[in-house]
This record gives sequence, C-alpha cells and structure tokens, in this order.
Amino acid sequence: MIRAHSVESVRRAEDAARRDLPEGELMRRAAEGLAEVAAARLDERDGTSVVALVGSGDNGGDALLAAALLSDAGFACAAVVLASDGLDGVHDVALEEARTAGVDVTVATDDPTAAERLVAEADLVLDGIVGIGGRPGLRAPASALLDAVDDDAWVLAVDLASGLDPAGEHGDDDSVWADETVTMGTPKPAHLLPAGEAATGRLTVVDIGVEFPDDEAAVERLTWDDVPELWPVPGPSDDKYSRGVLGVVAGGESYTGAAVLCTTAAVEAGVGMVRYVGTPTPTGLVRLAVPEAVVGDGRVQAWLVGPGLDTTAEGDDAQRQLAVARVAVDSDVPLVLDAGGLDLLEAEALPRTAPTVLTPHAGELARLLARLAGDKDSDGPSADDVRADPLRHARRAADLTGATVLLKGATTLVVDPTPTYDETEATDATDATDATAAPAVRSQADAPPWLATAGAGDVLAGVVGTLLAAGLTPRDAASLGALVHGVSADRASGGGPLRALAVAHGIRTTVRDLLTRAGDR
Ligand SMILES: NC(=O)C1=CN([C@@H]2O[C@H](COP(=O)(O)OP(=O)(O)OC[C@H]3O[C@@H](n4cnc5c(N)ncnc54)[C@H](OP(=O)(O)O)[C@@H]3O)[C@@H](O)[C@H]2O)[C@@H](O)CC1
Ligand SMILES: Nc1ncnc2c1ncn2[C@@H]1O[C@H](COP(=O)(O)OP(=O)(O)O)[C@@H](O)[C@H]1O
Ligand SMILES: [K+]
Repeated sequence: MIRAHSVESVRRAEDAARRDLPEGELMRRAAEGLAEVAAARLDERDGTSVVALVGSGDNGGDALLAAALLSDAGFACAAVVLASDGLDGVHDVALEEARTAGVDVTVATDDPTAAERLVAEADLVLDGIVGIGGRPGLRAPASALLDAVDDDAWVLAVDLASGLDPAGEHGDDDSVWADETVTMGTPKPAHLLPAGEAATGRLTVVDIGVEFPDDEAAVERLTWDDVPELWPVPGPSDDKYSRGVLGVVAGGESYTGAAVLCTTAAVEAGVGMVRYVGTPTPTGLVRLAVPEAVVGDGRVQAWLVGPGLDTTAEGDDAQRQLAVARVAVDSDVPLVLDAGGLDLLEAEALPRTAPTVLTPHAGELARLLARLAGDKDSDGPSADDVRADPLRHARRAADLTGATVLLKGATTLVVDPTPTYDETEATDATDATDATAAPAVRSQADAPPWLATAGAGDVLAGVVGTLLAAGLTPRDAASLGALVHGVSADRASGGGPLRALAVAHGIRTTVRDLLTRAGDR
C-alpha cells in the first residue's frame, strides 16, 4: 500500500522529529536524497549542468542545498532565485552553502536574460519554487522561465511540482510539469490524486527518518503486493454459493455487448456463479459467450445492475428486466450500480444502507448529481466541472447516496461516504473527531490510456461485482477491482491498442499472476 499524508499530518510528524535533531538536519537529509536522485538522472543521460529554481521557503532551501552537493560532486550548478524579495527572501544558510560550493546564483528579476539562458542550458532543472507551503498556481516570472526549459532536460520537482494544490483537490491552476518528483518522507495527496498525478511524473520517496502514521493517511493506493492479502481465495470447504453468486442485470436490445463483457469479466474473476437477467438478444449472446452463466433471477450475494441497461426501453421483455433491476436497487443486498443503472437511484430511497458501489465516469457522475442534488436554479455540475474537481464531486455523491463512489478515469478514485456522527454513542470530544474523520480516499492508476475504449467500464463492473459478492467491503472491492482491471489492460495493451473483451479475457491470468508472484520471489 502506498499512503499519502496531508500537509497538516506531515508538519506534525516533522515537527515532532525535529525536536530531537540538530537544527537544519531534516533539510540536510532531504537535500542529500534529492542530490542522489539528481546525480543518478544526470549520469543516465550524460548530463553535466543543473539549474535550481529557488523560491522563498524551505522548498527553495532544499533545492539550494542539493545544488551545493551536486556542485561538490563536479556538476556545473546554477541557481535562479524567484523569491519576490530576491536574495533577502531565500533560505540564508542554504544560500551561503550553495555559494561556498561554487553555485552561480542569479536573481531572476535582476537579470531576466541571464536567468533564461541558465534555464535553457541546463540538463537538469531542480524545481524548488514552492512545496507543501504553497498556494496553487505559479507567479511571474516562473511561467516564462519554465517555457525556456529545454525539451530534453529532466525536470525534477522538489517535494511537489510547484503550483500544484498540495491537497490535490483543485487541478486547473498552472503548475510545473515534472518528469519526476522527489518527495520527502511520504507522498502527499497531490501526487496520487487526479488533480496532480500527471504533473508529478515519476514519484520517488526519500527517507528522511521521520515516521508518518498509517492511520493518518489521506490517500491510499493498493499495490501488487496487496492483492494476495485481499483477493478472495477459496478454501476446501467452499462451494459455488459460499464463494458468492453475482446477479447481473445488464444489456438490452440497444446495447447487447455490455452483457457479454461484464459477465465474461465476472467468470474470469472467479465468481462462484453468475445469474444473468436480460432481454432476448443479449441473453442469447451471453448463453453463447459465457456458458457458465445461469440465465434467470434467483438468490444472490450481490447484484450488478446497469451496464448497457436502457431504463427508458419499452416492451414486455425490457419491463420484466427493469422490474428485476428495481427490486435489486430497492433490496438490502450488496449492489454495484453502473451506467444506466445509476438512473434507478431515487432520492427518496437514499441513503442506501447495504454495501453499495457506484461506478460512474465523469459524465455519469455529473448527471447523477444534477438529478439528486440539483436545485431549481441551476443545472447542476457538468462533466467538465467533475473533471476539474473530481474528488469534491465524488465525495458529494458518496455523502448523498451512502454508497462508495468509484469515479473512473486515468486516475480512478474510490471515495467512501463521510461517517455520520452519532451523539448518543459518543463518550467524549475525541469520539466526535474520530467518528467523523473522513476515511482515506483510495486512488488507482494502473491502466494505460488505451483503456479509454468502449466497453472497458462494463468489464470493470463485472470484476467489482464479483468481489462484492465474495464479501469484500465496497472500498476494497472497488479499489482491488480497479487495480486488477488496470493491470489486465496493461498486459492486453503491451504498448498498443486493446479491446475491452481482451481485458476481460486477461483477468483470470492477471489474478493468477498477482496471487502467485509474491511466492516466486
Ligand atoms: N516540513 C519539514 O520539516 C521539512 C520540509 N522540507 C521542505 O520544506 C518545504 C516546505 O517549506 P515551507 O513551509 O517553507 O513552504 P514552501 O513550500 O517552501 O513555500 C512557502 C513559500 O512560498 C511562497 N509561495 C506560496 N505560494 C506560492 C506560489 N504559488 N508561487 C510562489 N511562491 C509561493 C510563500 O510566500 P508568500 O505566499 O507568503 O509570498 C512562502 O514564502 C517542503 O515542501 C520541503 O521541500 C524539507 O526540508 C524536509 C523537512
Ligand atoms: N486516460 C486513461 N488512462 C487510463 N484509463 C482510463 C483512461 N480513461 C479512461 N480510463 C478507464 O477506462 C474505463 C472506461 O470506462 P467507461 O468510460 O465506463 O467505458 P464504457 O462505458 O464504454 O464501458 C474505466 O475503467 C476508466 O478508468
Ligand atoms: K517544488
């Protein structure tokens, strides 16, 4: 598991550690880690020159000290100061060390031409403009200087690509786009959330000897090593029912393939049994493509409702299918609600109390929010609003519905509803804080962009449904499902195009390989 900590949590842990350490020790450790990574990248690409972009806080101090170490190691190092107070505004001890080590220091506003030339000539740019103390966005003259960076230069962000919102909530501000971020002690939310992940580049964590408590994580990401622990592996006393039966209400006369994709994914993921409920055409296709599936309604451990489901369809067959879908949505059986099925959530029946995962993409989440929370004076959020602020909108939907929201995208979010505080059960003030603390957001980014293809979401829904039927919590089912789906996509792609059916057909071997790789090492 990779865990990211909020700025408050980082400052708390670092303040506690600092009390037992000599002045400046944490910054020294940070700079040593940074310089080591920078030297390795320079060596890999036969680079010799470094420019440090230096802001007014400790982030600039880290960059200056690292430049001093790199200069001592024989690299040609310059520093360009961007602090509004010039040299008076930067970390004085680090500045002194950099100068002593022979770093060529220029104030950007004093000599913009020289500053731009230094940036343009560097093989490696150390971005120390601003870190976790920053407000989102870049200030002049940062943008102009960044435009001068050579296309072949390696941009190494110190702790955080400058300009990102450290909390990773807001994503539409200007920021540095780093090739790599070297972060101190623990990842920060921006590194793992959609608003900051792309600008972060490769993430390298430097150990500065500070402990960050696991239970304070703001964001979590499952890794391959978590799969054996979480994946439901059958034992000798299991049978198909105890492993979990998934009822699937999917497909219709308009979208026939969705039914095949999600049922294929479910059987590939090792479901105990699939019961499929559909209209005649998709039913015929499922019978052919997934002979393991049992056609018809019955007892299930979880429902998957919605892939390819047309809730406006008329005719007896469609109405019979929709009746089953509505019973599933109104029941207290665990539920995955995807695509068309999301239209069946009625405000008056919320929040759902049974374990529930909603799996919208940005457009579907916007539509759901507009329908459930829209006031009369506004049309509700658009898909672009959701893309600009995905975490906030996913949280809103989770809180409105009582369901875990899996918001699909290059970085997929899994957001639980905020626990409600029950005054009657609290014994003191601490209980109130603990009971209402938002659970860590899960975030997965395992898939290549080739996965943005029709039908890929149906496959994901089948995997998540299987895991929910096996008894996993909505949060584990959703995040583990996203991981396995993403890895299967990566394998199916191999660097080229993929089709959703190939992702579904790769689930079985992907799970097998993830379950057995730990034992192979
Ligand atoms: N915590 C620790 O123990 C350790 C921390 N370490 C390091 O310290 C970093 C945090 O340092 P920090 O707290 O000094 O804040 P930092 O990110 O440098 O920025 C604050 C300054 O930036 C300015 N500023 C704000 N927004 C801006 C913008 N958009 N664009 C430009 N400027 C902007 C703001 O000025 P103002 O807004 O007031 O004008 C203020 O002066 C952390 O990321 C890590 O690298 C390591 O050494 C290991 C130990
Ligand atoms: N740029 C991207 N990189 C990686 N994965 C992506 C990207 N864009 C979308 N995806 C993934 O592709 C899948 C698309 O699902 P969805 O939009 O529901 O497709 P459909 O409705 O056609 O099945 C989701 O799992 C999503 O996370
Ligand atoms: K930075």
